Amino acid sequence: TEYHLGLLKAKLAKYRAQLLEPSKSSAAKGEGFDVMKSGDARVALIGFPSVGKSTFLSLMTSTASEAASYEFTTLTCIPGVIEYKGANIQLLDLPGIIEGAAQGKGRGRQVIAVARTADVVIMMLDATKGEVQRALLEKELESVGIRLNKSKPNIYFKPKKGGGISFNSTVTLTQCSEKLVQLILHEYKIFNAEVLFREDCSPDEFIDVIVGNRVYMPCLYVYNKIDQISMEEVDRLARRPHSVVISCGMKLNLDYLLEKLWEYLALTCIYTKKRGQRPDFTDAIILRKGASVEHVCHRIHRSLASQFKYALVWGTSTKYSPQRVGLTHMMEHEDVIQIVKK
Ligand SMILES: Nc1nc2c(ncn2[C@@H]2O[C@H](COP(=O)(O)OP(=O)(O)OP(=O)(O)O)[C@@H](O)[C@H]2O)c(=O)[nH]1
Ligand SMILES: [K+]
Ligand SMILES: [Mg+2]
Repeated sequence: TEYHLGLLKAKLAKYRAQLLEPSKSSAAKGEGFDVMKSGDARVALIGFPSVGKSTFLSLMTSTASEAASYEFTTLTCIPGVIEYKGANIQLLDLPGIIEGAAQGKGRGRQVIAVARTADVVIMMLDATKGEVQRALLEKELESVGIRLNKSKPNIYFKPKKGGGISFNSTVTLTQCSEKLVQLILHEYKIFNAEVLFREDCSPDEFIDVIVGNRVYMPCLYVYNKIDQISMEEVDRLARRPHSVVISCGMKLNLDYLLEKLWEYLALTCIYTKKRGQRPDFTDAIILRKGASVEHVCHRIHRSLASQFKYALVWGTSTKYSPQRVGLTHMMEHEDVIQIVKK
């Protein structure tokens, strides 16, 4: 049965991809909401109609987005900016989405296209409504290849010109076997490839690796309108994983939500230092995870990278402090850098 299930899933994933094909071309025609990326990070507000997305945007940013008790008040993408710890976080208010969004119901497709471009998704939920909303939205995002709060499966996969399928694993596998992996690959008409499982992955995760173009995104489930539910219910929701409870109406727990959002964004703050001076801890350079010295240079000045000789770095990214590094050195959160020009 494991084999049948695995195969069935491979087939399903393939048909689903085909189903979604025409949507790609319509998106290419410019159907999406064109909002410029700006600031240090982007957060998309996804949720059913009237859960309080626009109320939230108006509260957290200096942008006003119309809020009302009727559904589909918001019809387009409205950007605002949250200033927090020296970072400018772009917050996007979006139209509500409903079941069938991925198939193009309402503005679902456009909303999901924007969600794919975000660094973090805030899934806003109405605390007075049941859990079913959350499951439905998760399904919609899953069906278009967005993976919430999951990391990329640790599988090495490389299609080859010949030589058949070579399969290896560095851990004991409880969900996949060589035979199942082969069956799934054949389903995708792949007969030559190198596969190395470095993690005990499921058939679904393996399919994700074959298909590619999946987006692995942190997601915060934000339960709004807690002013309308019992204490016991608030307590229960707040303890769910990746969840925060708030009330926009009564301005409850918004500070905590910001703290959590900051944690989920996992931005890298770099402090600069001039020779013979103390680091400037008041003005951080904020970068996404995985930034190099070169990224830091570009942030300071357009031409700095071309004049770069070496840099001295203090912090967790180096073995000793300070350490002399080149442009490709990867920076870590709260490192201090001094750049020496030619
Ligand atoms: N009781 C209560 N009502 C709230 C709260 N936050 C928002 N609302 C109300 O919920 C209704 C919908 O709010 P909106 O901000 O328009 O919701 P939305 O998610 O942007 O809705 P669409 O744009 O239609 O998708 C409004 O009547 C708000 O006043 C809250 O914390 N508590
Ligand atoms: K509304
Ligand atoms: Mg709205």
